[in-house]
Amino acid sequence: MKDYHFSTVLPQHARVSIQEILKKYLVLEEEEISLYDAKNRFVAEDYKAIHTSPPTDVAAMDGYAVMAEETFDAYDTNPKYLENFKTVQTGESIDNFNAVIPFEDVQVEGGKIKIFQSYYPRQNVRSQGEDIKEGEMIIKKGEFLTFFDKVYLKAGGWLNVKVYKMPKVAFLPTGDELVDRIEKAGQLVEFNSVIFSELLYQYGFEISIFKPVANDLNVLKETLKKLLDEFDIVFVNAGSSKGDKDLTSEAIQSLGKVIVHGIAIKPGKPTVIGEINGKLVMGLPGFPVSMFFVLKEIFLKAFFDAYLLNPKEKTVMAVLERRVGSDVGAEEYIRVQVENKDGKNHARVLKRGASVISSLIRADGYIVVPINVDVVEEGSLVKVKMI
Ligand SMILES: Nc1nc2c(c(=O)[nH]1)N[C@H]1C(S)=C(S)[C@@H](COP(=O)(O)OP(=O)(O)OC[C@H]3O[C@@H](n4cnc5c(N)ncnc54)[C@H](O)[C@@H]3O)O[C@H]1N2
Ligand code: MOO
Repeated sequence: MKDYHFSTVLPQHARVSIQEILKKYLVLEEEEISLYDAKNRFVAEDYKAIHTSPPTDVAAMDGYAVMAEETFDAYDTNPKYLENFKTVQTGESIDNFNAVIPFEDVQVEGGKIKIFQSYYPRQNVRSQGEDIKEGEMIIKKGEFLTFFDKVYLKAGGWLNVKVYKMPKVAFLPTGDELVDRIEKAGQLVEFNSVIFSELLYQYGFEISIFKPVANDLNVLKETLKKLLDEFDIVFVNAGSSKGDKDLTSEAIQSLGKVIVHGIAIKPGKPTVIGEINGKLVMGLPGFPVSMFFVLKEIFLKAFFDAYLLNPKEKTVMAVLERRVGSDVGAEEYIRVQVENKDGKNHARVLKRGASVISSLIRADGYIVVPINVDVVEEGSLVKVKMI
C-alpha cells in the first residue's frame, strides 16, 4: 500500500544532505573573464588593488594649481596677484601645489593671475588614494561580484577577473495539466520555470528549462536518465508530495536513492532530495511559493555554504505590524512588505498561501520564524531578508 505520510527532517539536516552529495562529485571550475562579462558571478580569488587611484593629488576642476597659503590675504576688496601657479585640467596632477582655483574665478594679467578670495588647502583637489590604495582588499575569494565591486576592480588595476563556473542545472516540470497557454478545461499555465530561472540566474547558474512531462513513471525515469548525462544537477518540479500521481520520489528511488522526503519547513514540506549515479536530483514542490523557498532557503543556502560562497544578500530590520502565529515543528517563511514610516521600517505581513504567487510578487522580503517559535508578537523587531 502507498505510504501517504512524511517523516520530515530539520532544514539544516536537509542542507547537509545536499552538501554531502554535491561535495562527492561537483567541483566548481574557475575561468578568467573580462570584468564586463562578469555578470552574476562569484570571484575565485582574493583581489587587492594593484595601484593607487588617483595615483597622485589631482585637480578636481580646470584652473590654476596654487599654494593655498598664498591666497589667505585675498578678498574681493583686496585682490591679489599670484606668480607661483600651474595651469591644470581636471584630473591632472597638481605636483607640489595644494589647491586649485577654477579658471572662471581669476583674471589673467601679464603672466600673473589676479584672485579675489582666499582658498583653503585641498580646495578643488582629489587626494591621492581617495578611491583606493595599492594593496587594499577589493573583494575576497567566494564573494559575489556586485556592480560597484567591478568599478573598484577596474579602478584598482584589474581588467579580467577569475570567477567560478556555476553548475549546469536542468528544470523539469511535471504534470499532465501544464501548458504554456490554456486552451481547454483542466489545464494550468506552467510558470514555475520562470521563478526557477530568474532566481538561479541571479547567481550565474547555467540553466536549461524543459517542457513539462506527463505523470508517467516510465517517461519520467527515461527523461531523468537523459538529463543526468548532461547536467550537474536536475530539479524535478511537482509530483513531490504523496498524491497518487506524485511520482518524483518513486522515480528517484527506482534509479538511485531518496535521501530525504519531507523537510520541516512551511511552505515547502514535500521536498525530495535524492542521488542518482552520484548526482544530486531534487524534487521541488509544485506550489510556486513553496518551490521558491525550497530553492532559496534549502538548496541555495546549502550550495553557497558547500562552496564557501557569499551571495551578499540584503537584510533590513523592521518592526512587525501585527502578531504572527506559526506552527511549532516547522520553520516558517512569512512574506512581508517593508515600508519606511517616521524613519523606521515597518513589516506588513502578506497572505500565506503557498499556491498564490501574488504573495511573492507583492513582497519586499520575508522573515524566518524558527521551528520552535509559535508566535512573534506585534511590535517585535524582525530581520527581513529582501528578495
Ligand atoms: N495529501 C497531501 N497532499 C498534499 C500535501 C500533503 O502533505 N499531503 N502537501 C501539500 C503541499 S504542502 C504542497 S507544497 C503541494 C506540493 O505538491 P506537489 O509537489 O506534489 O505538486 P503537484 O500536486 O503536482 O502540484 C501542485 C500544484 O502546483 C501546480 N504546478 C505544478 N507545477 C507547476 C509549474 N511548473 N508551474 C505552475 N504551476 C505548477 C500544479 O498544477 C498544482 O496545482 O502538495 C499539497 N498536497
Ligand atoms: O509545503 Mo506546502 O509547500 O506547505 O504548501
